Amino acid sequence: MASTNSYFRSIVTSHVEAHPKLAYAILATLAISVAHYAVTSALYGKVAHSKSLQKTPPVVPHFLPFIGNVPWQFAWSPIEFFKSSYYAFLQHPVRIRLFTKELYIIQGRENVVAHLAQTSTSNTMFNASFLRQTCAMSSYAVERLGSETEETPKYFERKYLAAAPLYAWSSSVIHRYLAGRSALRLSQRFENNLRGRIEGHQALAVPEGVVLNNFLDFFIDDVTAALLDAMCGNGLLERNPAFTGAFWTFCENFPTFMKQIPRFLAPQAYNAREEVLAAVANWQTWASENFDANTTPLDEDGDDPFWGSKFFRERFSTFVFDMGFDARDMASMELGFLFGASSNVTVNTYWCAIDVFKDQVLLKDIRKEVQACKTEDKGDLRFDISKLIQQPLLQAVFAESLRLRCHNMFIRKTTEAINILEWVIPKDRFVIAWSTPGHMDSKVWSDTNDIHPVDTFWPGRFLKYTDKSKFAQFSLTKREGSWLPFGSGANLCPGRHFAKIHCILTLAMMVERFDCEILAEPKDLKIDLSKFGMGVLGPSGKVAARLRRREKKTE
Ligand code: HEM
Repeated sequence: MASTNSYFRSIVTSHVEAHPKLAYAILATLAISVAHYAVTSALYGKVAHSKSLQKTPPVVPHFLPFIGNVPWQFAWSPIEFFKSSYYAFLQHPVRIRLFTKELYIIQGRENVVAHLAQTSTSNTMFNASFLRQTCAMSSYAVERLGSETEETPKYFERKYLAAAPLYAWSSSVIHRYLAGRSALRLSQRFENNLRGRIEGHQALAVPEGVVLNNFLDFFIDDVTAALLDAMCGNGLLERNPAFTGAFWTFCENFPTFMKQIPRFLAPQAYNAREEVLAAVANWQTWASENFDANTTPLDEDGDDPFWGSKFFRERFSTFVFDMGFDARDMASMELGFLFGASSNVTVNTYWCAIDVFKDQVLLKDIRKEVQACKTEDKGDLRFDISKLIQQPLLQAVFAESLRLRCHNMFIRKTTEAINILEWVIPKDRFVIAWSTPGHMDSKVWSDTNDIHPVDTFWPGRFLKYTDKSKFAQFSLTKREGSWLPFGSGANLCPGRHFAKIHCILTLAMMVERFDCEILAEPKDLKIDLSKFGMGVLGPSGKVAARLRRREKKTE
């Protein structure tokens, strides 16, 4: 050891002698870094331990004054970062400096819930970059949407959220579409379409079934198609038969667009986007040319066959005819909506099907729950949906898959100084919260023996046995702020109820009709981290599966 030390000492001494300026510069940088770290640590400790009820989140200590906190581990292993980093697991907000930027990171479940409940923080910045970068909306249209001087239709009273008038109006129209009777009709259309697609599936036609090289294809070609038809009527897919494939390429490339990867590095992604934008514009132009308010028959809810629903018809009419938006920009806006309505929900349903079919015990229990909800002819694929979506194990599978694979980043800008419990955040600051620390908190989700570690799929986390019933009940009690796949508070996802129906209904139909062999080892079922922070993470590769008609055994 002594000889190693003297060896290094001799190397350092020889370098100092050979390059004295460089050596002193390095030593000075080291000294400054250590001093800077000591000062930022002292300041951090002072604020973090202060008993004040009005304090600003402390800056996380860092070595380099102009560079700030560079979370290296986050870049290659974000989930591990959140599970193991000391600062990521703190239960109070902190500030991080990254070059010239300062970000407020909200941590601790109560703080996160209080933050997401804020109505004076704005997510316009995210909406604008999503529409411009991902959906290729023109800058002019994006600016109009974000402008404070635009006028909304007369009947609309501005929502309480800190959003520009047109965003607020658009959001309220979406909420109306996804609630009450309109949502019920959407679910019924989806159910009918999916039933038709499953009953007509080629896997049922031959005894040996079919092998799908990529199980996800079933969810893209059939489940997503059933959903798109339910929302847009048959016009979109009938007029553009290759739509679903290109649409999925577009959805999977969400990070490509948000990170502004240049076109020459991702030509397929940009081509797919052009294709789907043209298809949406084509469908909408055709629908507006063929719909006639005087002669087109409407159903009892005001929906028509060209537009699929009143929702798309009225949005087009207001934005394009009344406000003068370009039809191409409208296609961008609706492509954004279709993405939000399909991407997360489809991937989560895919994972749930894998989890259920590869575990024979779970499959048997799920089939029992599904069987108990059959209506009419027992051979038919019809269910009592309200009973189905209340089944404990089905709900637990849905919730557990989202806990494990849905990683959201909630980014907002303060429009005035706000208080998050005892923490004060000034005006015009960027504030970020993540779902991941809550989703991966073993104190909340694991038992004392850690038999089911938080990074494994185990629906039992959501099941509770009570004195009142001998059967397990689904429960989210005491998990507020630790289960945030749909966000919380002011901007809570308006599609969450439909998402649950989508997943549980698809699972029910699949387990009733199919036997499915997942042709992959557990180690091959990896998630793709490139979309981390942007919703439900997809698979990192293709997973093959054999799908065939269910063989009913006497159980
Ligand atoms: C598993 C499926 C889903 C997940 C994980 C999910 C997640 C989310 C999240 C995290 C947000 C933003 C919340 C915030 O910023 O605080 C959101 C917003 C939104 N979601 Fe979902 N969502 C899902 C399914 C759906 C479905 C099925 C639809 C439509 C049918 C939908 C439509 C929307 C819309 C329109 C917004 C924006 C609302 C607004 O700006 O007012 N989502 N979703």
